Order: sequence, then C-alpha cells, then structure tokens
Amino acid sequence: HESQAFFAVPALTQIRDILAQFEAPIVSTLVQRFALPVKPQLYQGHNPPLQAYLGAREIDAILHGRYNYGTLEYPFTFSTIAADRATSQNTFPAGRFHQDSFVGNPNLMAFYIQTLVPSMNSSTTPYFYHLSNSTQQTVPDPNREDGALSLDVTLLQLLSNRAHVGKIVAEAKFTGDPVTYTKLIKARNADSIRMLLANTTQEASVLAQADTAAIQLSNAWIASGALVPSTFQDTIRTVAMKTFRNLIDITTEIEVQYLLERLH
Ligand SMILES: C=C(O[C@@H]1C=C(C(=O)O)C=C[C@H]1O)C(=O)O
Repeated sequence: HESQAFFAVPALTQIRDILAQFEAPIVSTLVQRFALPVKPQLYQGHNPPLQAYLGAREIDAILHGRYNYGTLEYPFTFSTIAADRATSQNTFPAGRFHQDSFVGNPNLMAFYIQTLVPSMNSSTTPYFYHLSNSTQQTVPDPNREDGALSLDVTLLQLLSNRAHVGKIVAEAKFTGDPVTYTKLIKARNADSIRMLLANTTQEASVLAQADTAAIQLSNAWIASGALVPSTFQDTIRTVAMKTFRNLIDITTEIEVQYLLERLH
C-alpha cells in the first residue's frame, strides 16, 4: 500500500525503557514458579505435558489475533510467520519494521527445559504462606499441576515477548547507521553484525536491574514469613542472572537474524 502510514520504530533509548519494564514481571513470575514444586514428568518425553498445555492455549490465542503482524509475539507450537518482502511500492526505508522469518522460541524452550526446570524446587512442599485454615499442603495436589504449567506458560510468553522486541531494537540500530549495516548484511557477515550491535554497558545495566528485582522480590517473600529455605534468595538471584544472561543472548540472536533479512 502506497498510502500506508509511515510509523518509524521508536528510538533505542525509548525501546530500552520498554525492555526494562519486562524485568520485574519476569523475576516475579520466576519467584512464583520457584515457590512451587517441580514435577519432572511435565517436561519430559517427546510431547511433554507443558507442550500440550501451551499448544491448547496458543490455538485460542491465534483465534484472538494475539500473534498478528506487529505484536512481536510469536507462538511456540505453530509457525505462522509471513516475512515481508520489499517492493517498488514499499521499499522499507530505514526506520520501518520489516518482518523476518526468525523466531527465537526454540532457543528459549531449550533453555527453560534444560537449565531452568532442573534448578527448580524439587521438594514436594510449596513455599506457601502459613494460613490458619490451610490444609496441610505436603501431599501432591493435582490442581497445583495447572498452577505450575500456567506459570511456565506465563514465563515463557514474557521471555519470548521480551526477546522479540529485539526486532525493533535491530531496526533502531539499522536506522542509526544504515551504511555500515547494509555493507555487513550484503556480505552476510553475521559475526561483525553481532559485534556492532552488542553493547556490554547496556547488558551490565540490564543484569544489575534484574539482580535488584530478584533481591527485592525474594526479600518480600522472606519478610512475609513464607516457608522458604535459607537458600531461597541466593537461588532466585542465581536463576535471575542465568535467565537474563540467556535472554540477552537470544535477544541478540534475534537482532542478528532480523538484520540478515532486512534487505529482502
Ligand atoms: C537489546 C539490545 O541489544 C543487545 C542486547 C541487550 C539485551 O538483550 O538487553 C543489551 C545490549 C545489546 O548487547 C540493546 O542494545 O538494548
């Protein structure tokens, strides 16, 4: 469409402010998930219960338009991407989002199942509050399986949405130096693209903010008198660091892949 309005992506500073707002919800969901016992069977086998649970929710989400163009949300269990192609009517000038075909969800799912799940609470007791009318919560409760899977899905969706904002970050960086990026893209030089867009100062600030959130959120649980082990805060901080380190790497990969298809 020639008449299509031109909406440039936000500037890098603004996008980073948005990325920063994903930190507390991600750490908060991590804390909630780590308060529940893990049942390894939910994550094992060819089509683990997590996969089925996610799949059912994504069918519904597709019907509701959750993954429509420009939402920066992509399903884990379906491939729905129609990548953009530049035409003479729409040349995708620098600043205009150009949908590529890369989805980082397989990387996120592998990290979740191989690294996060094994570090979760493996006792059978959830770290809940002691309320005077609670039933003794030491026996396996089938309802808790839904609670755990639901938190898994929330967490995966938050991580995925955060990582795919990387596509907008990449467009903002491309706009900042189209000449250099165009040269590297034409040369298919992924390593140099990655080096040019990486920013270790920004990464350190993201990790420090995530650590602050981990300290504050676990402190709140401890102060509330929740039955948490003495290692709870250390566990949450370690896990938050691992999660954000991995999230930064996947976000960066999404940026690189976006740029490699930018001139299509
Ligand atoms: C997202 C960006 O790109 C890279 C990824 C980062 C992240 O995922 O937080 C931070 C810095 C960059 O190395 C950015 O520059 O803000």
